Amino acid sequence: MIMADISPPAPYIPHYKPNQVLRGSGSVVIVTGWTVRHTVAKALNPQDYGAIGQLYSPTRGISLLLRNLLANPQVRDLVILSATKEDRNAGGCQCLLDFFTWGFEAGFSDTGAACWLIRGPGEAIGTGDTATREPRTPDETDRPTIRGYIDAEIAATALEQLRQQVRPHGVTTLGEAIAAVHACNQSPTAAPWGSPQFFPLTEPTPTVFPGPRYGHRIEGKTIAETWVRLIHRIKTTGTLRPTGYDGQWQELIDLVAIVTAEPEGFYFPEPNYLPCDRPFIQDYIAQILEDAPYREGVKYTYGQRLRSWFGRDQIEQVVQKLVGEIDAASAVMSLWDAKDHETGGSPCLNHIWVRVVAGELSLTALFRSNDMFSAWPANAMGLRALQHHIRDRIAQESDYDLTLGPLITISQSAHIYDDTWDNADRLIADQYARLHETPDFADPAGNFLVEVEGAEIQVTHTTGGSGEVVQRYRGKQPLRLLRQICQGSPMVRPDHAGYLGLELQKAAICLKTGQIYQQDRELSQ
Ligand SMILES: O=c1ccn([C@H]2C[C@H](O)[C@@H](COP(=O)(O)O)O2)c(=O)[nH]1
Repeated sequence: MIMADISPPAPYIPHYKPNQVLRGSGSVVIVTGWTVRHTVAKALNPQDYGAIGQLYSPTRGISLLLRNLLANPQVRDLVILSATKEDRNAGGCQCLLDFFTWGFEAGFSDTGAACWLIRGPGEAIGTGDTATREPRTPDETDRPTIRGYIDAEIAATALEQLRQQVRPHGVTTLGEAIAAVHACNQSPTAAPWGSPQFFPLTEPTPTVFPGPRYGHRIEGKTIAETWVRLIHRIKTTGTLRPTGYDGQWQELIDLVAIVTAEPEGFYFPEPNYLPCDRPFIQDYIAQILEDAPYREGVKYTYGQRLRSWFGRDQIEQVVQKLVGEIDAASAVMSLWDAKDHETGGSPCLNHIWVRVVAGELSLTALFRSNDMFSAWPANAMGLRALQHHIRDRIAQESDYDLTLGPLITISQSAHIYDDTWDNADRLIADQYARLHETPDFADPAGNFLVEVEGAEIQVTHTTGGSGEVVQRYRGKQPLRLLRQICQGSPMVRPDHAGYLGLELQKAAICLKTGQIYQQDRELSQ
């Protein structure tokens, strides 16, 4: 005869995030998603459950929950309540169910750390040691996989045991959750399915922030200022990759740098934190502007490529092109020779465009590969000298007295080599915060005038200079208005968008309380 074990279950001990869990004396664990855990607790007696906790998202909490379940093998039933719109948006509870249904596989987190990825219905099933329990249903296969992450330190065999030993009960209403808990408690208490298991918990400190890999835009007044911003962007968000030279670099792809106001004669900071000085730049400019005879085995110079390599002086061609047709969109110089693939050591600077708009001459240069720490400042100064030269030559050859517009570089592989990472970090520590000491209120995306008009908030979008009205937004809900503004002007600066959020919230409070709203004024207490 089989005797039901009538001794009470071992108490549930939440080793991880204990303050986030309501504890009872039973053995069923309830995951309430976005439903407040106390609401569920109120509908039960403490002996009905071992623990009740919330799960907001599939990213952090699942791993901690699985660790707690492995440390509490007396738990056999997991009631998972996904009752709200927030649960459906965030997908945490669905992802937890997916862990039991579809399993997991080795993968990587956003920052490249090894981890277990929870499988979803959209992926291959039945392979390896994480074969799924149930066949896919046709409507499930249409659902995109919710990405869930489990710490790599947790052994796959332990996760597999959990999948086999713990029964998930997915429910969508509070009533169903209560009924499921009572049904679980009808079965006699079973013995723990194993011994408590613990795995090391390392809190990773990723050095790379999330951010797009392709197509960043950085703007600064001088080459020095732009360089500090470039180094900060690559160092914080660049992808770590092996280089072709036995090391690593941090890289962004298609990094656009716009220097708006480099002075004639160049700005060198005092003390000079750039990796080049005036004498070096004097020599370097000659390598860009002047021809050099071709010698077997000697590396190309940019001047040689521009002045003679293709049997013509491309700089002079561009000058003549613009003198004849100032609006030309074909003032192009090319440094890349199709033969370069065969020889190696090919030029990093490949292409230069010059463009005249509204009496302003801009120059855009494209690099296939750019060492942003050691080489970019000199590259930029050399190109600025070329831009000056072309402007001056056009002035000599015609009546056009053009102003010097921005210098733009586009670096396809914009990288910082590992041997300069320490210097890059020091540069950021010393110089980056300084750039932000005096706030710059001039957002090229324009100004936004916030007012309370009748029973609504009105936001008027104007141009930055003469203040022409370009758009109006009206409404009562600050978040909705902010979203409309960001949708309409996605280039609005992040600090400006944050400021607008604060102002809109203040305006909304004034609408409710009857206080008078005035932009940039504190609310009276
Ligand atoms: O004007 C130059 C010349 C070279 N480099 C850098 C880019 C690469 O880090 C390296 C050239 O390596 P290869 O791509 O040629 O292997 O030098 C520049 O940044 N600017």
